[in-house]
Amino acid sequence: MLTVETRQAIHPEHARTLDTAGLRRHFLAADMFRPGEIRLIYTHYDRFVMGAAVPDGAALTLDRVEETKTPSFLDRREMGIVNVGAAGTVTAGGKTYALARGDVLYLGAGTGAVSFAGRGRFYIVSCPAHRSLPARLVTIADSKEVRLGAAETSNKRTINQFIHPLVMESCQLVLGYTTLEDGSVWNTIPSHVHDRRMEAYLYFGMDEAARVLHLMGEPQETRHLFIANEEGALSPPWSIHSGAGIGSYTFIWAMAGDNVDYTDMDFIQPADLR
Ligand SMILES: O=C(O)C(=O)C[C@H](O)C(=O)CO
Ligand SMILES: [Zn+2]
Repeated sequence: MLTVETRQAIHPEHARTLDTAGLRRHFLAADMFRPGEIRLIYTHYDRFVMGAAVPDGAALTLDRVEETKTPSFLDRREMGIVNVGAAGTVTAGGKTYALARGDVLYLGAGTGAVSFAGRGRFYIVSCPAHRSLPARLVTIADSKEVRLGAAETSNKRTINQFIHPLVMESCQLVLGYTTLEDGSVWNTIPSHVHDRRMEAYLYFGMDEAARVLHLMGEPQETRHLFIANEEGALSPPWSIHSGAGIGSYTFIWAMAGDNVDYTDMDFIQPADLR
């Protein structure tokens, strides 16, 4: 079963007027992981799609998606898949890839139908692509590791870059995940924006009762979302995206836009946030 929800791009002046329910309706990505289903959110931020496939021991196939009006979803798109569950497989372009928890699969434009099987919980992101690039399975050993933050500022964390120019080529997709050290709670502090690229976060590896207090909004007009395990946040180009966890967590960040330069960020120091 395939479900697709469309999210319109929201102007920052509109976002300022939203109450909690309105913010959650436009920016929270919830209820993507349902057993036996593929559930996607088609956004008008760089036509970025986020979602999940949970085959639950059977098989699920992603092929035609009405929203793109192309014979197959990946005809003019690239895709990143991260397994946040137990072992599973993805079959695409005539090959079957075994994905352990934390593995990332890149699929290029023109791949055709994509099938998910096993006990994996597959997080999916996709954006338009201007040319076809080869598929690649990227494990954590292949990723580029960056260590940031410090225990004194409660933001000591490891960033693993997977779909990133230093690891492999993509058209506009950039993807990786960030893991907080025990006792550190803050991600993406100092905060930043990047008007050239949108971003989406998926928080996972959390206790069911835990929450991340995710900060969003213009730097001088911030808002928050309380986010549960396997839920995410859409971050428009004008928005910060930072969070503090009540409990440990990892989050997948993925971006699409004008460049693939991870370091292209406009930082905002804590004293300048409102
Ligand atoms: O902890 C961090 O800092 C991040 O993971 C930042 C994200 O990767 C990001 O926002 C990239 O633009
Ligand atoms: Zn960012």
